[in-house]
Amino acid sequence: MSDTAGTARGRLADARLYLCTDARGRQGDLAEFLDAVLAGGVDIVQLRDKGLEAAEELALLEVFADACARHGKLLAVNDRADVAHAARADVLHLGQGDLPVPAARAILGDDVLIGRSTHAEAEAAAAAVQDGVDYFCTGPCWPTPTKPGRPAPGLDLVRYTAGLGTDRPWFAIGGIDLANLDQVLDAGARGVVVVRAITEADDPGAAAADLAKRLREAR
Ligand SMILES: Cc1ncc(COP(=O)(O)OP(=O)(O)O)c(N)n1
Ligand SMILES: Cc1ncsc1CCOP(=O)(O)O
Ligand SMILES: [Mg+2]
Repeated sequence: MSDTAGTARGRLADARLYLCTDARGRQGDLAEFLDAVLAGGVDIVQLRDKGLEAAEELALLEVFADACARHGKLLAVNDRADVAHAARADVLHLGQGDLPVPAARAILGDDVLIGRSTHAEAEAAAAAVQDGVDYFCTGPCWPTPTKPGRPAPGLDLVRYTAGLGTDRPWFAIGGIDLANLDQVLDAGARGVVVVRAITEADDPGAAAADLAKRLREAR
């Protein structure tokens, strides 16, 4: 057994399905949604709701943290190291324009996992070796209304990243759903980040289960 088995880093190494979701406003019960998708097979869930005030985000993160604890899954915070610290999150995700990784590490210490967005070959190659980075994401694979204005490097960047042969966990992101998942896997990804494929599904729990099953079969 590896010395990270059962730890947050061990669970990250095993993670295949990463969900970013907003707070779902009035679309039903948030805890019920989280229970369904985590039971379905989501390994990491991030609250990504850019309009929230910090206090509101922290309050919502209590609902996320309770759900993650019930299911033994990882809780991720987007953008803000202070909020990740206050929420006792497992993971902080940083984009290229967010807080630099060393600054986030100075706030969070070594135990919180830090992820990084990459959109180009040089960024992916750097994230694969940069100190303090635990995982990174590459994309968008396809243009997506969830990240308007972000050009899509497409599956070429997934193929490039797979070719790096890094041991560091990485995920493909952007426009991924069950219908195109095989293309992403064929390009070399083993893990994916999704938003709409789960949040906009009629049955989010079933959508998570279908994606998770396909990802586990592809191992
Ligand atoms: C897991 C994960 N991957 C990528 C992103 C995008 O981060 P970023 O580029 O900083 O864009 P915003 O999400 O902050 O708009 C993410 N949040 N999570
Ligand atoms: C946050 C983010 N960063 C790159 S693509 C993306 C959004 C992905 O959303 P969807 O899965 O709905 O296309
Ligand atoms: Mg960001």
